[in-house]
Amino acid sequence: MSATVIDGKAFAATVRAKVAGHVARLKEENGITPGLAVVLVGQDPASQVYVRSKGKMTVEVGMNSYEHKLEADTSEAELLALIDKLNSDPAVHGILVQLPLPKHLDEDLVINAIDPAKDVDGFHISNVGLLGTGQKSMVPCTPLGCLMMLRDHHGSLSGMDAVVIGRSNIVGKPMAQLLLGDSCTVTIAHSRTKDLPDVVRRADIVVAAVGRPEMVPGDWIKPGATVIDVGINRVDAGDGKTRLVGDCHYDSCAEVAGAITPVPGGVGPMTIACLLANTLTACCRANGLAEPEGLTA
Ligand SMILES: Nc1nc2c(c(=O)[nH]1)N[C@@H](CN(C=O)c1ccc(C(=O)N[C@@H](CCC(=O)O)C(=O)O)cc1)CN2
Repeated sequence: MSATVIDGKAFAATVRAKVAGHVARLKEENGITPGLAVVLVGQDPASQVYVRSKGKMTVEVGMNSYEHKLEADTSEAELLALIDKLNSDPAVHGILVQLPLPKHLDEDLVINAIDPAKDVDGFHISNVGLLGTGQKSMVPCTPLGCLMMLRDHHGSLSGMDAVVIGRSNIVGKPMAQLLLGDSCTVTIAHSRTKDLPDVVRRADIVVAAVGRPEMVPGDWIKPGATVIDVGINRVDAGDGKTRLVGDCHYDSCAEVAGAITPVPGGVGPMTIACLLANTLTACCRANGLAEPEGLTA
């Protein structure tokens, strides 16, 4: 195995430590404590774990955490009323609605009801438009985490060929925008892309975000390329247990790549670290204060 392992768990810890330092200064110098409200609808087990983790880490960096757990049969009107309340609460600088929502709720409608300035997920249509036009926005946490790791590993990304596999609104599209913003030549590949292996083989940077276990084998990877694996797929481990794998076949990709993120312990932990970074950024903007350096795109 030759690739350098990009340790997302360790990197996320450094991001959270930076956030905690800024939060301490905000409290000390300005008497302000950033606040993050997380809304969970229903009892999806994975979502419950993520929300618990978000609340714990929010408190650990010194912010106020407000958790709203609603029943699975909560109506759209009830959820929108809560968002309205959080939008006008000055103690709340960031609002996140955990996804996926139960089927009877319209995700787009709910997300677009969040005040864009408090949309720490960066999913609101205004933030999508701002990012797409290169303006200051809230940036989706997972792609922001990927960008931070890539910048840390490479310094400048300018002129590099990047292939993003997956075109979701949450990861694929914003990731492509961010790479373009850092002057990469970007291809977005997806299920209908012709000659996908050849397209991927051209890339200096491969970001895999398709949600298909181990879809990308090592012989698709250009020697020395950087592989960022966004996939988190639970598969049968054969002994009645399960294990997590990414969208890339780790062992074969690590043989040829120059650097690779593992699953678990790669992109995943950066998602929550960047959520905290975004909450800090939203708080600074709301109070007309300078934004923390190195924690935004
Ligand atoms: N409103 C949002 N909903 C969801 C988002 C999001 O960014 N905003 N992303 C995912 C879930 N997610 C955070 O919400 C998330 C997923 C994974 C991890 C993580 O650290 N994963 C670990 C492995 C965890 C495990 O053992 O299962 C890892 O990769 O090392 C953090 C956050 C969907 N919903």
